[in-house]
Amino acid sequence: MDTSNGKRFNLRRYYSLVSFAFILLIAIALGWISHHFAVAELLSLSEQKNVALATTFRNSLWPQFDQFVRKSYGLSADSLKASPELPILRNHAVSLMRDTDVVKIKLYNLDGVTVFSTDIKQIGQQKRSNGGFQAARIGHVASELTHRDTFDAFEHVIEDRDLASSYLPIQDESGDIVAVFELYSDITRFVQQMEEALFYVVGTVVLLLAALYAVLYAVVARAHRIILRQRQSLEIANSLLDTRVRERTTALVEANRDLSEKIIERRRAEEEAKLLLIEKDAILNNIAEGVAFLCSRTVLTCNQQMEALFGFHEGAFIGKHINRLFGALYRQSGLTRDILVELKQGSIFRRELELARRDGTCFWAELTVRPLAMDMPGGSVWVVSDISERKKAEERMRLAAKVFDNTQEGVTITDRDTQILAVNKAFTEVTGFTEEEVLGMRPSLLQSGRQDRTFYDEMWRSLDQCGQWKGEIWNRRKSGELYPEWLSISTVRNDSGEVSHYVGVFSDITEIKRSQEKVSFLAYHDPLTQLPNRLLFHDRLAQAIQRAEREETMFAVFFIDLDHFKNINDSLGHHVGDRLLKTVAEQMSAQLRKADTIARLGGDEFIVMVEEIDGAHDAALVAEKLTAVFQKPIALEGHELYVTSSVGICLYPLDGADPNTLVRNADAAMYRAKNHGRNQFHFYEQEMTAYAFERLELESAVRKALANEEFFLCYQPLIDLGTRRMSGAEVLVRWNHPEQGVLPPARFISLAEDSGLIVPLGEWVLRTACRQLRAWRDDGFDVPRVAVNISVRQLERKGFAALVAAILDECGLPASSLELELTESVLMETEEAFEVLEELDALGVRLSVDDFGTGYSSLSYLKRLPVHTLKIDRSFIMDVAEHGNNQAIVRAMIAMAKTLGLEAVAEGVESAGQAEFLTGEGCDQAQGYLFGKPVPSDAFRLAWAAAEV
Ligand SMILES: Nc1nc2c(ncn2[C@@H]2O[C@H](COP(=O)(O)O[C@H]3[C@@H](O)[C@H](n4cnc5c(=O)[nH]c(N)nc54)O[C@@H]3COP(=O)(O)O)[C@@H](O)[C@H]2O)c(=O)[nH]1
Repeated sequence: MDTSNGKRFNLRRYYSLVSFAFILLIAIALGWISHHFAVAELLSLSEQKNVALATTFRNSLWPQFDQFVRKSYGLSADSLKASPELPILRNHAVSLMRDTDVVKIKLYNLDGVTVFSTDIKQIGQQKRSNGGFQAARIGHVASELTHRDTFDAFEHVIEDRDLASSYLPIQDESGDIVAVFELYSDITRFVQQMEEALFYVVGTVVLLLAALYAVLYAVVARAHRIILRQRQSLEIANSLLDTRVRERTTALVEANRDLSEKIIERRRAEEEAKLLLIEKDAILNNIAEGVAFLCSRTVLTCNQQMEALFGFHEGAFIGKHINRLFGALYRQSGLTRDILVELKQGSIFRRELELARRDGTCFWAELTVRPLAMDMPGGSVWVVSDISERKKAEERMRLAAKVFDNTQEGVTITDRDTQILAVNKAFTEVTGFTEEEVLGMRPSLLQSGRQDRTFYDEMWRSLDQCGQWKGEIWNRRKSGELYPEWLSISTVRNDSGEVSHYVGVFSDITEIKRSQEKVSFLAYHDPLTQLPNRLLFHDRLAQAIQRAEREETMFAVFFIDLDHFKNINDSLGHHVGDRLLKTVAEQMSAQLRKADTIARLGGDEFIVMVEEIDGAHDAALVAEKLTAVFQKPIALEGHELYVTSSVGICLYPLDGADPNTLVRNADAAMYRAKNHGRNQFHFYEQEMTAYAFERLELESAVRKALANEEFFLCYQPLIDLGTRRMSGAEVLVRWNHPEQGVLPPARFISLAEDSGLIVPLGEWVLRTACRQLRAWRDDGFDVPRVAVNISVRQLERKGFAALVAAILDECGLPASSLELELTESVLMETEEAFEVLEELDALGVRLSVDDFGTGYSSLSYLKRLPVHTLKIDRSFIMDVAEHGNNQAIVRAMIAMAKTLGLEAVAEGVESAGQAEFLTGEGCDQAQGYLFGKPVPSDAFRLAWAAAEV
């Protein structure tokens, strides 16, 4: 018998286990129940018996004990034990107990004191809390069974026998309880009898159950055997059935297979026949070529491709004459004849030719005509292949080959093992190797040795991973010469993705490299002198700082500016200026060590860095060497040029710790050298920076002042020395500084010029002066003209003449009302200014040369300028009255002005003597404190309006 989990069910074992467990349980239960009821019964019987005994003993003993108990109250245990009545009472009690089961008698007074006990030790013991005593005290009878070896709850001792004890109340005549009587009987024998009886009962039951178990076991064992037999028969029957079913199934499958094979065989035969037909059609219709079978020039059959090739629909050729098929073909002269000749000879005709489609378009085809003499006399197979694509590919190949041969880049084709398969002409031109010399070799024959292993490893890694590599590489020509090339290598893979070839395309970049070097040289060098430029100088300066910091050394920076270089440019032309710069650069370089750096910053500015000097003294020696270059005249293009230079020196680390500071401070020192009269060198001092900052602050203040209208104009009269009348007014700007009060132009004009602020300031002066003149004139105060100082910066501005014209127009003034004063140096500085002066002259504006005598203007130069007035500088006028040295100079200046047709104006006339001398010498006009100081417009008007102008 199988269970659901496959294990065989054993009925016998199952029964024996289960029934044994049940019988055991029943036996235990029966034992417990019988024992329980037996004990209860025993207790009840013992109690009844003991109570009866106790009652008898109490009734017999009480009359003797009555007085004894009543007296017991308040007595101690010892007093009680020592009581004289006690032995008598005890004898009486013991005599009563004799031949009975009573083993002890006790008597308690109502306080719970054991007044009497046959066991003398217990007399005097306190039993008030005893349960039996308490029950009897209130009139109940209480009993207890104490088994052997158990604890006596009443007596609180472990008994060595089975005892029954009972407490009985003792009442007096009136029924009041006066004492408690207790009696103990030995029930050991009785208990033994009970237990024996119980043992027999339980034993009998167990035996009966065992017998029952055995009988049932026999029945179950028999049933088990029957089941086993039946199961075996069933299994045999099952196995027989299975074998039969298997045999039948096998026979069926085989029969089926035979049938299927026959069916498949038949179908295959049919399919094959069909397939042969389809295959034939498929082959014919799916090959790229057009195929036609002809007999006696008639198409028996042809594939779709043949018709499609010529642009006909399916079936269009069948049964048609060859003319229909190859109408175009027949147009080829002599072709038909050629085909027939070949066919007659039993040969195959094959030719590539251009055929025409139905719509007239042409395509390239290969025509093959094969006779079928054996199988079909007069028959032939015509095969037409469209080879247009192949022709195009051939054309492309031809072109590629042409490109390959004619391309400017060298091309190397190698196999997968990097053996050279082909190179082009450019390869030979660049490397010097012919194709024959390199075929089968490896490109490594060009290796220069300049690239290391890592370079080539990286190249191969890129080729393997990305399929290409590009980069610059140095190779060696056949001549041994090294050259740089830009190489691009590509991996060529076949259809299976395996590398089949490598193609390297390269160009010789020697020339590009040279140009790059040139460009990079130009980026860091001055093209004129070939000296390092500012960028490179700053770079070297930064490196020098690092070195000096590391080695704790000192170095010097020299800022060199040529004095009046502009004059040479303007007067002798830029080409002379350039040559001078080159010569000076070479001569200065010659004075320096190789380790020193000389750079041109631009214009006529040079900068030199001399490392590892011991201090200012060393630097001064170098500066002397540099300035010594300029001591001798420089001969250029027939001129002997005397050039001087101003040199500013600063020292690292004393005067600056970074390139910008060092250059700036050397520049500041150079300016100091210039301000001190040029042609000298000057060391940097701390105050120069302070001065530079001051100038910066001032510059921003000037900017604000312009916006806040803090500037105002003063006017100083110009006097006609002949008539002593006011002939005009020079306009002089002042700055009403909010904190420092009124500031003279010397404090801010040069700064405004440097910063470019002079342009808006100058325009404001010009416009305000013209407006003032307009206002005066409108007011009846006819000032002949105003003379306005103009800075070179204004003149350089495009459209200055137009601006002047616009302002004059705006104010409605004729141009002759305005005189523009330009310093001699301004006029000398700008060649461009010349054109502007011409424009101003054309406008009709008067021009005067201010501070005449302080510059270097030559007579010839002045003659070219469209000026009208020469203003002799104040420094010459100062001592003319005292017959000083300047008398002759002033006389000559006045004479020169006359010669040039110009008016002469003397500046700074402070005394009548000066005025007299000037008048005597024919000077036209004068200006100075003698006639009037510069004053604001109102004061000027007040002073001169009343005078006869
Ligand atoms: N581009 C501009 N430059 C201007 C402008 N305003 C003035 N300036 C230039 O500032 C120079 C100084 O001018 P200033 O301090 O006003 O001095 C002038 C006179 O006050 C002074 N002067 C005149 N007479 C005497 C004299 O008898 N004694 C004496 N010690 N000084 C005298 O000379 C200055 C005028 O000289 P000049 O211009 O050469 O005629 C000034 O020279 C201008 O260059 C301006 O708006 N734009």
